[in-house]
Amino acid sequence: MMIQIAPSILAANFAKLGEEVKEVEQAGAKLIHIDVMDGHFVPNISFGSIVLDAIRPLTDLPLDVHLMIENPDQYIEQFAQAGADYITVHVEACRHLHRTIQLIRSYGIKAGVVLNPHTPIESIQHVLEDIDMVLLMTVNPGFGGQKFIHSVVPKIEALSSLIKERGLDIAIEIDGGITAETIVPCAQAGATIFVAGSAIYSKEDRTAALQEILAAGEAAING
Ligand SMILES: O=C(CO)[C@H](O)[C@H](O)COP(=O)(O)O
Ligand SMILES: [Fe+2]
Repeated sequence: MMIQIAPSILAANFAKLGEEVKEVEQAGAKLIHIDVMDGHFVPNISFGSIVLDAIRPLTDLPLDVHLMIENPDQYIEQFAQAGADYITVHVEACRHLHRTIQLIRSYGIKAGVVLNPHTPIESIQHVLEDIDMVLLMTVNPGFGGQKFIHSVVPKIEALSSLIKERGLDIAIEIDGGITAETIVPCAQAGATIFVAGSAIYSKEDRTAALQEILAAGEAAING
């Protein structure tokens, strides 16, 4: 099994975003995580698809778009055209989740669903056959730099068992408060993709920060 780190540009310096993306790519990032917030689904506003337009030509890494917005269906085409490789939508924001997943896949993009810390995995058991990724939030969405919520760890374990039981090929991604310490129980519980915003971009040496988190995750599963 392989651990993949997805730096979140939410914590990057927007005045030099291109360099910030290239730096983490060279440091060993496997995806670029893009946090889209609308000020309605979450109490914060970040940015829209024009940021993908700007960074898409600069990197070959998959762009992992985390939509924290109401009415995601209305914006999926825009993000698809801007070059998203993964689009994840919150189950709490989707009235017709299956339809939204089909819409994402109709553009040839990988589809994922996101669960807030309090949302049970039962809410997605009937769409598991239709998705490529589940993103479990380990903070309440809306802000970078928050504290990891440990009580989500048993949910990662339960989801990992469910995916195995059903013989599915679905990646588990974890988002919020990931550090070289908090990645350990999550990797042991079966997650393989880890978003890290402030733990990478707040450090002067991004390569060292990313490699430290990655090494901790790999050691957690390989011993
Ligand atoms: O979705 C998010 C917040 O809603 C971010 O991806 C997440 O918070 C990453 O930031 P950090 O690693 O600093 O917690
Ligand atoms: Fe995110």
